[in-house]
Amino acid sequence: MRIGSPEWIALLVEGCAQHGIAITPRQAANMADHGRFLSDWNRKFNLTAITEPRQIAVKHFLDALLPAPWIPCQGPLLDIGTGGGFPGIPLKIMRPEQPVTLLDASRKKISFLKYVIRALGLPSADAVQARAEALGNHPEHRGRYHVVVTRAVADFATVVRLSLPLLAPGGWIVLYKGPGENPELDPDLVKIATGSGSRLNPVAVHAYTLPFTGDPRRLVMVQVTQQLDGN
Ligand SMILES: C[S@@+](CC[C@H](N)C(=O)[O-])C[C@H]1O[C@@H](n2cnc3c(N)ncnc32)[C@H](O)[C@@H]1O
Repeated sequence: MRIGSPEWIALLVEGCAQHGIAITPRQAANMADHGRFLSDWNRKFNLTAITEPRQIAVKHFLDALLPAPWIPCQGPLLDIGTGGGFPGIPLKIMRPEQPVTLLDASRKKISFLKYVIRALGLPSADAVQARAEALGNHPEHRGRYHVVVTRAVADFATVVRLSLPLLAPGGWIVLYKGPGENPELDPDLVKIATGSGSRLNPVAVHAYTLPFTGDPRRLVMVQVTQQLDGN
């Protein structure tokens, strides 16, 4: 199977349809382009460990897309540690109206993502090379985002700590997580990590299953209820 072939597109469309999500032919073509660019660039730069076309469709694109109905679509969204653009690029393709910023510490990944944004003509999308720790002190980014998403970057408490300075009051922290027990989700640990339990609404967890593989996944969501000191 080739990325962008009719079979590959059918995986995306059917996988999404199983979860009640409709993708237009244009959106599917954009995802095929992103997938092809990822595969091409991966030959020179190490952008992702997932290289097989079917795995790219299921473990990158469908995994990014299926939880989308739970993720707020209003206000600026920041993808911390986006790597090859997951979940940020597929979310952006589905949500042309929502401003999306892709953040990664790696220069080569951000060069790749700038290329993808330009080639796909994605409106109100940006790729920024920085560490999240540094971005939290930047006046352009501090307190700006309504949603922070992140997948496979750090443990829950670390993501909360990195996200708080970047979020506006009422904003959301959204983590894509794999299966298994999760002691990191202990509210006491979050309290210790952030220095304040009162800023955060209780953790909500949505479970979903990847089509075709049956792999279990969870989306962990926390809402920030109180403005950060000094914002
Ligand atoms: C395992 S990859 C995950 C990439 C992508 N989110 C995915 O799920 O395919 C982790 C990425 O996070 C980036 N990263 C790790 N810590 C970071 C930080 N503090 N600030 C910005 N990027 C970070 C790394 O450069 C790497 O590209």
